[in-house]
Amino acid sequence: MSVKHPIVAITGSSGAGTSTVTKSFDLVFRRENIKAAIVEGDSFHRHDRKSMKVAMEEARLQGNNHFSHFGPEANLLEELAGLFKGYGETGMGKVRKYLHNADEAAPYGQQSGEFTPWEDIPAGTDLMFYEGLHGAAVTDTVNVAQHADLLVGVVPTVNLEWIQKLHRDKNQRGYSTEAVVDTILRRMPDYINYITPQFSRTHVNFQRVPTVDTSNPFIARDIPTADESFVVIRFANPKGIDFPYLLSMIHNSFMSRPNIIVVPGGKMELAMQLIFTPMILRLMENRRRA
Ligand SMILES: Nc1ncnc2c1ncn2[C@@H]1O[C@H](COP(=O)(O)OP(=O)(O)OP(=O)(O)O)[C@@H](O)[C@H]1O
Ligand SMILES: O=C(CO)[C@H](O)[C@H](O)COP(=O)(O)O
Repeated sequence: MSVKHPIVAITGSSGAGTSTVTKSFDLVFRRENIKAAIVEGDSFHRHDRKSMKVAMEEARLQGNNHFSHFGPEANLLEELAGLFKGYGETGMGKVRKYLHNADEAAPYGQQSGEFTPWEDIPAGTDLMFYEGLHGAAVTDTVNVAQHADLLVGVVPTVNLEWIQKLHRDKNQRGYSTEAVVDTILRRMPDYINYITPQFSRTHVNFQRVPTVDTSNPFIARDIPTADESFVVIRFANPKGIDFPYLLSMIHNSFMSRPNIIVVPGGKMELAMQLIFTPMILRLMENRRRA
């Protein structure tokens, strides 16, 4: 936690929609003239794609078929916690990118599946913005979550998450359905042990719930659209949240619990703007006063 150099972390599984949610924050940052240091969670994988294959094979030979990108062994969680801590103290740190496909790799003259070199965060950023798998991670030895000032979980119902992952991995990353299903199966223990517990540490969770049949996600032809879904928004601490204002501004929204507002899927973007703009402005106001 840092008043002078605050950290916002968006956490979700692969395909949950964290990149999509990031666009909402971009809008807030642009409108409010806030300079954010962006951290892509996948850049804290321990291995590039080639060496991950080798590490998975080594694990398999030792009887572990569940070595995965969701677990602590395959990620630099200590370094991630170190970046959060260091940025909170100094506003500095080093970041890189994981290049998922040829389009992302081309501008760097690199291959898909490689990391770009580590680079300094530019001087003079107002906050750090993390988007990825482990923003609220806590293990026996590492605590990333403790350093974040605002933690947001993005968690569709699991069938929808798998549909989103299947579509994104097939259409943007060139994988087959079978390869994606294998990955989902391999990651399951790490998903339960390291991904889902994070959503009890987040300040706000966004859970997209479809209103169409997603009972067999592996044959779904399309991702349910925004209008074919609701979004359940849960606040860990509802004190200070102006629910009457949100209910009046977001048409057809309703409260399902004292700390939960449900909005039509098409209003998710509006809901994010209304909820996060005052929160980000408060972080900036505290920073100015520090
Ligand atoms: N609210 C939404 N409505 C409709 N489609 C969505 C929504 N959120 C995400 N999607 C779709 O789901 C897919 C996965 O979303 P996205 O790329 O944002 O996931 P991600 O969590 O960033 O994944 P990763 O961390 O693995 O990169 C994309 O095709 C995206 O268009
Ligand atoms: O999105 C992911 C995790 O968030 C990817 O699964 C991970 O980054 C590995 O990518 P690839 O299998 O394309 O090398």
